[in-house]
Amino acid sequence: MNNHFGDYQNAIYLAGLGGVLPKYPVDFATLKARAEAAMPPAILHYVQGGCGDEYTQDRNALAFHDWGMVPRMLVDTSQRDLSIELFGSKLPSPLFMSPIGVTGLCTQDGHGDLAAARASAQTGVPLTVSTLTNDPLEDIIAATGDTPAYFQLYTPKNHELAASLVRRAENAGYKAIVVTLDTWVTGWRPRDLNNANFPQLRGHVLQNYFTDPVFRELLGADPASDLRAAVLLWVSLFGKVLTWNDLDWLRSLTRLPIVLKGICHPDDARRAVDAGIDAIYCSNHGGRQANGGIAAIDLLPAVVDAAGATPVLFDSGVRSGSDVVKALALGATAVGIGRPYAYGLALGGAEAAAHVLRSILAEADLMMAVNGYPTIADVRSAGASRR
Ligand SMILES: Cc1cc2nc3c(=O)[nH]c(=O)nc-3n(C[C@H](O)[C@H](O)[C@H](O)COP(=O)(O)O)c2cc1C
Ligand SMILES: O=C(O)C(=O)c1ccccc1
Repeated sequence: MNNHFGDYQNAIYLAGLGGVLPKYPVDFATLKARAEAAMPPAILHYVQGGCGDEYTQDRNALAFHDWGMVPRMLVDTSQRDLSIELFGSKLPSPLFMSPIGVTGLCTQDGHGDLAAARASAQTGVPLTVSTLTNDPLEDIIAATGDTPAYFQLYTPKNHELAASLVRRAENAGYKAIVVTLDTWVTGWRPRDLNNANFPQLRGHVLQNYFTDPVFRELLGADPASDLRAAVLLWVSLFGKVLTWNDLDWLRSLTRLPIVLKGICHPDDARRAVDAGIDAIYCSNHGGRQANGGIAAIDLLPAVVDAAGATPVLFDSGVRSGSDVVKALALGATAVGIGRPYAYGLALGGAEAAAHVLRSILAEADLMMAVNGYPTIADVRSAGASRR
């Protein structure tokens, strides 16, 4: 089966012959620079920032340079297959969009979640919808077309509210529940602290709560009539501290596959697999929660090894198609794109976010073509080495 990801490159060169240059950059450095110039400072800093001096965040991306693959020649790579199976669906590529809780604010109209959903529909790259959105989760999945979507759960302290959010996601057609483990409290983020900037406290991205029957019952009022009370209730309910003892309860909430996001230690991966978890998601939240940690890509191989046959999703620091291929070579089943698509949304909504994803996919596909790996299985069996 061939794919058309690599055609994106030809299309760009051909358009250039007619004097038309790409509207948006194809590389992360230029994309980031353009986003810095375009985004309102508070949103830019929230998206771009991380914790402490942002060492872990920087390492996440830089550490990809420490890994490399050895090209193989005289292999027929004229046809390449980047498709994967995940949670019962066949996907055209191994990419997915990581959950980003301020996606809604990344476009000027405040409906960035819907724009991300349209980018997902256009590219076949599944969107992981955060609990923190500016549109209700039902409206967002309605814009994803035929592409599967996953719901990321920030588990509230109130069990009924947690159950309600999961039930709504299941009823709306989400294909997996991604439970984030590392963010029941916000990490130390100097950029946001220096500006006392936390969008949720201003009532942003709380629509899944404000439209929830359990939340509304707990509030006893329409959130629109008393935003301050609604935000304070959200603050009091936000982050349940999950432990291993909670996994049975989480399992009881849904028949959907459950993914644990934030697993970085092989022992945790093993224990999660033993507990019947459907997939592991190796991530350090893009260096937004704990600073001083090891780059996520350096932790991936041991997690993959411990997970055995259980799928391992990965994100944190993926900036290019070559990063995607390296993560696959180190055993990831699917690779999450985070900040790059948020910058795309800021520059040009769904169109630019889709361009960011297509650029990454084109580079990944061409990397497989020139390196002699026609399938993801070939990439994986070749592996990657530290330089
Ligand atoms: C602005 C922003 C908001 C985020 N919000 C969430 C969220 O709501 N839920 C979640 O599980 N992860 C969230 N993350 C973490 C991402 O899912 C992902 O792990 C991270 O972006 C990967 O790092 P990278 O973007 O540097 O590649 C957020 C990340 C960013 C940048
Ligand atoms: O900004 C984040 O990374 C994030 O996911 C989050 C969500 C809620 C509270 C604190 C952090």
